[in-house]
Amino acid sequence: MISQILGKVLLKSIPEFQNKIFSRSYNVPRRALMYVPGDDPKKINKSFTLDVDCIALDCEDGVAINRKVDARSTIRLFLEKPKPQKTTNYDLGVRINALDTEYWQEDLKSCLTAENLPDTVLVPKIETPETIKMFSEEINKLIKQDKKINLIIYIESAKAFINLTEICKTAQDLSKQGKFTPVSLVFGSDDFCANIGATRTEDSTEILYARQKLVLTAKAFNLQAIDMVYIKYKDLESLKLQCEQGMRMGYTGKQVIHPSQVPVVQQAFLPNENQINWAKGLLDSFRTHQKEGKGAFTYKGSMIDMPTMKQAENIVKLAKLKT
Ligand SMILES: CC(C)(COP(=O)(O)OP(=O)(O)OC[C@H]1O[C@@H](n2cnc3c(N)ncnc32)[C@H](O)[C@@H]1OP(=O)(O)O)[C@@H](O)C(=O)NCCC(=O)NCCSC(=O)C[C@](C)(O)C(=O)O
Ligand SMILES: [Mg+2]
Repeated sequence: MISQILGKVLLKSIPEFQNKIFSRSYNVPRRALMYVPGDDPKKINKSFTLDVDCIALDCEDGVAINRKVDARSTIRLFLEKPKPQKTTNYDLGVRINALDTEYWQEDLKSCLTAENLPDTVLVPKIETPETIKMFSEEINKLIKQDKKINLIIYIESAKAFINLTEICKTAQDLSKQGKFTPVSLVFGSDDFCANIGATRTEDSTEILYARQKLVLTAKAFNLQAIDMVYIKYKDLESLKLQCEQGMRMGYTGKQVIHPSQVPVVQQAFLPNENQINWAKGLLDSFRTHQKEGKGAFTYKGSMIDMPTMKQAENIVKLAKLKT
């Protein structure tokens, strides 16, 4: 009897779980986050023709030092025009230069005072909570409209990993009253390797701890986790394997540098038919067993309880992006 009552209570709380797991940030898919050098109008125009979840017009490392001003002004010209419409919705962002450079304030001012705000600002090389405070103060001064933009935080150094929890907590706290909403953490693996002096290998074991720590922390703060760049952009087979590895670890998307990588990544970050059928079957079975007051049960030979149910919910939610 008691177990039946408990079962009903748990069943009622399923939507609550859904809300917790799929916060607003999860509703905007960021499977592929594609960099487009901000000083190259041809590539920017090309990006608007691609079916890509997320475009990052770059002022940072994809742009030569002597082209920083060109990148800023080219991006500004694009933001003066309405956001180009595509058949599917997409996120248009600007990656500014890091906050320890002479460029970042002008980058931010230039894109946030344009006729149309970008959806997202991507901030590289965040290392401390103080950097988030600096960003927050600046953005609150610049955005006059009653609007918030998304913030994507880059974690790319040993110091950043040591401070990761405090960085996320500060971003979350300051966003409550501020003009931004933190939505994702990005693993900047190339800068990270340079920072710690790691030598790259094909299976990336040398950065496994950091790669896992980023997912773990992102999920603790209900943020998306965006995996490392695969720089051998002509090798699509290895890219696919690295995507699948990242997805199994809990990453929700991956950074991309070339158009040919986009479909591979976006496909890889969707569940396949077998996974969807498994998840739907499990959720049906879960509901039936809850009504009967059984918290744990067997499905396709495995013990299922609430955590596995939540994983199945993740899969079904992602599958809805398949159109
Ligand atoms: C590798 C490159 C030079 C080869 O560029 P290409 O023009 O030689 O290549 P292609 O194969 O000839 O290009 C085919 C077509 O695609 C276009 N195209 C090609 N790439 C892009 C692009 N990104 N966006 C939009 N369009 C693109 C290109 O313009 C051409 O268009 P067309 O057929 O109409 O003539 C080029 O792909 C590129 O510039 N990619 C972006 C590089 C970049 O932004 N790097 C920095 C990001 S990674 C990073 O920062 C690290 C991180 C996170 O911080 C950390 O781990 O620490
Ligand atoms: Mg970087």
